[in-house]
Amino acid sequence: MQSSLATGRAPTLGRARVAPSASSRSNLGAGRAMCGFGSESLRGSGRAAGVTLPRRRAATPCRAKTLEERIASGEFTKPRSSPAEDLLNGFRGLIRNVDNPQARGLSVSLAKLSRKWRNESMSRMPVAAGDIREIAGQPVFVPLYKLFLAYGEMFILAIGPKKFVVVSDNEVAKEMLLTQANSFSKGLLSEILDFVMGTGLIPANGETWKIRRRTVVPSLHKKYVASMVDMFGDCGVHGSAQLAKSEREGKTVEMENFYSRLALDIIGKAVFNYDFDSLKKDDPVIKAVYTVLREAEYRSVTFIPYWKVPPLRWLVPRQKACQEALVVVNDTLNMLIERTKKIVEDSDEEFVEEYLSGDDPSILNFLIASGDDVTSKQLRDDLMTLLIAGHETTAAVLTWTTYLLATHPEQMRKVQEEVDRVVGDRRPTIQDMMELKYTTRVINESMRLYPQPPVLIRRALEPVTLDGYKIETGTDFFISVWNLHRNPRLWPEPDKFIPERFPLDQKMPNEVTENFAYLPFGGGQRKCVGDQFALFESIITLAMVCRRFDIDLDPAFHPDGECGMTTGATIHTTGGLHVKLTRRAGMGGDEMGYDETTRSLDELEDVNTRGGTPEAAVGSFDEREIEEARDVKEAAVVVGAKTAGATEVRSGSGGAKGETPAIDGERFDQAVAEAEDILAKEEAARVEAQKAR
Ligand code: HEM
Repeated sequence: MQSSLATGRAPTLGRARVAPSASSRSNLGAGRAMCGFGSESLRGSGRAAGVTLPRRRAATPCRAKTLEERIASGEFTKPRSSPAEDLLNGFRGLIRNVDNPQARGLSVSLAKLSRKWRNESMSRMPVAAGDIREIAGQPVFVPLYKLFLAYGEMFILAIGPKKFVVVSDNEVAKEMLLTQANSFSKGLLSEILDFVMGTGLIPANGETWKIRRRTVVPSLHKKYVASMVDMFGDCGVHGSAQLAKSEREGKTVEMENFYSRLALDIIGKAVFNYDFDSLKKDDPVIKAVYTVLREAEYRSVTFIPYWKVPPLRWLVPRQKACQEALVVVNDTLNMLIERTKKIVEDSDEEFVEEYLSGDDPSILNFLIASGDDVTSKQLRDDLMTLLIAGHETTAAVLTWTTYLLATHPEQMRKVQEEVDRVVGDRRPTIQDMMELKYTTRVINESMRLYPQPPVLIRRALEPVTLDGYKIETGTDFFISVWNLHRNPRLWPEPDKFIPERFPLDQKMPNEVTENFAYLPFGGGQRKCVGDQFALFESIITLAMVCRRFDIDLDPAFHPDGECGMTTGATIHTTGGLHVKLTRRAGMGGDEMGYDETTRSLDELEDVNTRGGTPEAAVGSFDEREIEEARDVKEAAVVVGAKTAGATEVRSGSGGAKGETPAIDGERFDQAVAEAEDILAKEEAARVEAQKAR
């Protein structure tokens, strides 16, 4: 069901709703996504570079043309010139008809200057502009790929008043990440993530980043990563026991949820020695972590940052839930910081290079023991950054690798053969990592096809020249890793899953071996600090799951063998990765004899561990509450837009695409009045609820 704002009808923001059908539950927000650049089919890619079009659902009336048709019609292409050029050309126009040799000479000189400017300036860059604002609320990398095929490896994407340069050229990516890295900041990303990561490593810029990087990197030393291998094995056994139980009961397993919980348990132990135990239970801390994570993803794909308006932070249910969750998370982190300080104080271990506490080998222990003079706020920012960076990414890599193996039996067989030969029934060791070469190539290739994150964000801090273009200070960039990884100039058969493209007897692929055409962990000074940790974690987990089970997609959920994509910071599935597991003949091991306390995954409470639709994170799975929350969110968008000085609004998060007229003039005033009314009622309900407490 779409709101009036999304459909462009005269706005009625009231509460009357037709109860959604039960089947709509897993498709929250699907109607909106379908009308945008949203869900993408992974199969059936017969086009030049193998891109499939966004699927449409008959239930969603969507009159617009496909993106390809719109590109072909020239809708997005706008000739561009800078103000200086406009001035110069205007002056040339004035003197062009003056019959005087000096004027003619001047006109020729001005023409030359104009040509020179045009050749050098950003205005030479192709522009994709037009009514494509809903790109901001959809999986951005999908339309960016289509636009890249039409406009080339560097083009400007204009979304309303915002402009981004989209880079799909490996040499330019190298310039930005390596050669001229100091000229770029994280820009928009720092703004979006401020509420949760503050000045943690990912969003930090300038001096703060330098200092924190110098402090955090040494904590992930070789001895630390090696010590984590045993922990990965323990978690693998624990997780496999749950899979074994589900398999015995003949239940379908949703693997994205499974990997998300497994990765949360691992990163909690690794970063601050905290056992979330999320594969077994859901508690308020786990719920709070996921509420905050989903909010971070939601903000990165929402066009109007209405949460910047202070009262809305507490009025919109999802914002309220987020603020409350932040309190829980911060309290927990403060508690862990205090606990670790005590452990370090009581310990007589000396802080030496490659320090690793026997009692508590966590990163937090290292940071505190290093004696670094740092505020609790900075420590919390660092911990939150590592938690998010190390959790979502790895879970996504494991999810998509499992999808690829479930749909490529030949490659699955090769992985199983290798794991049987190298590891057999015992726990994987650090030495095994060198031997599990094919399994590693499978993960390398999976990260090429599904890079996490699919887009890197940067902002020019000063004028720079890239590929001959003079770039102005403040220009925002999307380095599309998705495009780089599927660029037909750089990769033969770019859309095919071919782990063998990275030969076993050669170095493992990375940004250097592939000349910045391959950036699963970024590159240059801001390269991922957890790359080796993440690779070992992924190899061990995958090996432990694949040695015990054959994996097939459940046709009830994936009738055509496909799995839709949606995105926040990483690529999520649209409805989960549902598989049937079959125990491999003769494959035993500790985990297969699970005990009575082992729970199947579907016995856990509903926590939105997956990303997906923005609406899903309102802190409830009740359809009515979600619908109401949507109303309040849309009301907040309207009031937020008005507060920000806007005089019109189109829609909250989707459905705009050309056919949605602006709500402006009197209709805007009416929408604002209605929105204020909804928010006032919401506030009254909040006060009542507080009193009742
Ligand atoms: C498969 C899993 C992972 C993937 C695909 C991944 C990917 C990336 C990428 C692409 C970047 C660069 C972002 C940019 O340049 O804008 C990055 C940065 C970062 N990653 Fe990872 N990462 C993974 C796991 C981890 C883990 C396990 C940790 C920590 C334990 C971690 C911590 C970080 C941090 C702190 C940064 C920021 C570095 C800086 O800006 O100095 N990552 N990651």
